[in-house]
Amino acid sequence: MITVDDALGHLMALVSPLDSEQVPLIEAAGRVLATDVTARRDQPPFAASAMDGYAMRADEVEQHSIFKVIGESAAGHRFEGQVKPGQAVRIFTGAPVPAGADFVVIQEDISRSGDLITIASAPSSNANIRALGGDFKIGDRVTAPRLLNPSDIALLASMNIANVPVTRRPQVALISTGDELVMPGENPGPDQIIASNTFGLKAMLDQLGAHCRILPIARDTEASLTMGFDLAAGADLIITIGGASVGDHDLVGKVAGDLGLERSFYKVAMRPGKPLMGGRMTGAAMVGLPGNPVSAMVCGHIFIAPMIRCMLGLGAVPCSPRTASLSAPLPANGPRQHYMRAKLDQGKIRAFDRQDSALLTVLAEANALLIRPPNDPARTIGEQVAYLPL
Ligand SMILES: Nc1nc2c(c(=O)[nH]1)N[C@H]1C(S)=C(S)[C@@H](COP(=O)(O)OP(=O)(O)OC[C@H]3O[C@@H](n4cnc5c(N)ncnc54)[C@H](O)[C@@H]3O)O[C@H]1N2
Ligand code: MOO
Repeated sequence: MITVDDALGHLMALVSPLDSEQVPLIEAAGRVLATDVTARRDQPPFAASAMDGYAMRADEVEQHSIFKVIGESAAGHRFEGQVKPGQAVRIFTGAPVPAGADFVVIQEDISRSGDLITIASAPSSNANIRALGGDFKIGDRVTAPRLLNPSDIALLASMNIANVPVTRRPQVALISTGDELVMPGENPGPDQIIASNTFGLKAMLDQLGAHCRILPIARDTEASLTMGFDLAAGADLIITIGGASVGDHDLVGKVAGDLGLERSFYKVAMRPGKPLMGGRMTGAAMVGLPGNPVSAMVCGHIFIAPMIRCMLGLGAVPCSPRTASLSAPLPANGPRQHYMRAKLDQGKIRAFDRQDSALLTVLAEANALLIRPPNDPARTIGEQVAYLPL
């Protein structure tokens, strides 16, 4: 058995950043920017009023001064003339500030009678003008790599970037194995269960930016598994679920080997997740996950998520643990690194009593994986422990 760190090292060696593609801006949220993009315009493209009011010369702004209103500047419709001494232009938020003016007095501070206005209240010192290019200028960069969030999308739109270079989505093929499995919604026989972690993994990896295909469940025969691997052709990453252990029906290692798997490792000193395997297969990375639902999901967090981030160009970085103090004691750990399902509440953490790797109810209750190093001694309330948020 190898350590978690060594297994992660082997798995990261199987993947590298993928090539890029152009997508319409409207589809770019949640994708990873592949190359820097530069603004195609200044924003704002003119000095713009930040308020509704009257534009005038700053050196004339004084309480009780009177001005003649000579026109109007609205958003989308500038005033073409020049503001001269003693003159003002009615202006609205977002409108271009007319030539000659460099101050906007808000309308609440003005009294108006026909074409004449008086500054009735002492105006603030704020000129209420947004400078040309005050947000960004032509050529300003949004740098890659970057997971594009809604704010980034708004910024790219404002820069007039209609098509965005993003890293291609990693194509993942998910093969569930086992005679006992049926799909959600089907009628399970008395000895059957629902393929659950297949869907949990798809949700996890799609959320990270991958595109997962759920292939038909492979039965516990070499022919059925072989067909599963055939259907996975074209994937960047092939993931099998189950059939990884030592039982008579655990065929993944054998069939993958017959089909040319160059195995990097098998079995990791971790709990859950011990019978994990990884390697390279017909140009794709291959990971064989244990079938126990929590084992598969925990391995998804610890190993597959960093592989996806690496393929997306976000760097080959493992999940980074945080620390919290224990709100309940822990017994001594065994020889495998234990990822305990745990609850983090107001900075304090406690592991659930039941840690069987079949318990999806406990996993769904958990918001953290409390990490116990191999042979960690018993811990008492208040001690600092490492965890990964879920
Ligand atoms: N003699 C030993 N037995 C086992 C060992 C061992 O070292 N020696 N390791 C145990 C550990 S640890 C794990 S983890 C499991 C892993 O076994 P497999 O990867 O071969 O998984 P299966 O036997 O196919 O299934 C285990 C369990 O999970 C259910 N399963 C499988 N696929 C799915 C799915 N897609 N969705 C939901 N549930 C699934 C399956 O029905 C079984 O109940 O081996 C131990 N045994
Ligand atoms: O390692 Mo198994 O994944 O403990 O249940």
